[in-house]
Amino acid sequence: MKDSRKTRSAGPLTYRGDAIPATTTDQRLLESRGPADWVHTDPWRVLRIQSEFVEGFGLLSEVGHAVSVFGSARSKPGTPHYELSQEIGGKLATSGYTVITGGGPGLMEAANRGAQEAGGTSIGLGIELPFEQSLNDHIDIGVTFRYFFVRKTMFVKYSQAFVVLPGGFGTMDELFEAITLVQTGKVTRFPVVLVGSRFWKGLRDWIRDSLLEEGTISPDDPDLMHLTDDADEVVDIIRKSHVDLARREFEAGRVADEAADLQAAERASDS
Ligand SMILES: CC(C)=CCNc1ncnc2c1ncn2[C@@H]1O[C@H](COP(=O)(O)O)[C@@H](O)[C@H]1O
Repeated sequence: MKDSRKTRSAGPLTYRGDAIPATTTDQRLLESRGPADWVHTDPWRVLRIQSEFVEGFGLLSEVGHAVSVFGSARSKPGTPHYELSQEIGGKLATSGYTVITGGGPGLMEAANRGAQEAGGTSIGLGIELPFEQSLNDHIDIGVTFRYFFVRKTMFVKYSQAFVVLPGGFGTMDELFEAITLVQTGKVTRFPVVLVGSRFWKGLRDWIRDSLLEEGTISPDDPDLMHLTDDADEVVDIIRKSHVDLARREFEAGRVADEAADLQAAERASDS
């Protein structure tokens, strides 16, 4: 027999008769104001972290081939490293790569500027810092993260390569994060290119003379990093590795997208 009591649907739920709540879900959401200390608890932070991933993946997943460029936040326009970073940004852009940086000043700004001036796509993944700072003026698409580790995932997930110019602790952090991921096989697809042989010489020597000598890294590990002073060579190294990767994927039978990828990479390499 048909139930003649009053009925209320609330999403997938159905209430009848005395079970119908006094208020609707919307009413309770919009009208309730309780203690607010839960916004400073870890479960709430987890949701915020999740939303940063959603925002980042949503923004970057359709970007196409991209290269992340890292380097000092403190280098000034007109200095040799600034100009080199700008040139690299420009050459990457004309080779079809989107340029991603940390969105800040210095060598990040230089790479974004080079990419933008060359008509490419320039992306800045900024980070909330304790002092006032906005994204640099040469960014087409920008997002500012609260959490360093979420932002780092974006650099790795959406880049074809890492280019690392001279910098301080932030740059070293990014370099060693990338190298560790490559060394441990967590990422297999990208080269790490150090730019500035005078700057990096001490670190390269120390890696060979101390780490290798002490046996804390494997004999092949120093070769995980390429070293150059030349913007064209940066692009060449990245293209070659891109072609190699596409070929490996193709040979492994992952055909559909990779076939197009291989053709695109080979075209870029020939141009
Ligand atoms: C003037 C000043 C210190 C601004 C700091 N503003 C920043 N904005 C965005 N990313 C940053 C900033 N500082 C450090 N980073 C991150 O760390 C690297 C540079 O740090 P550093 O200057 O090498 O150690 C960059 O590649 C970037 O991803």
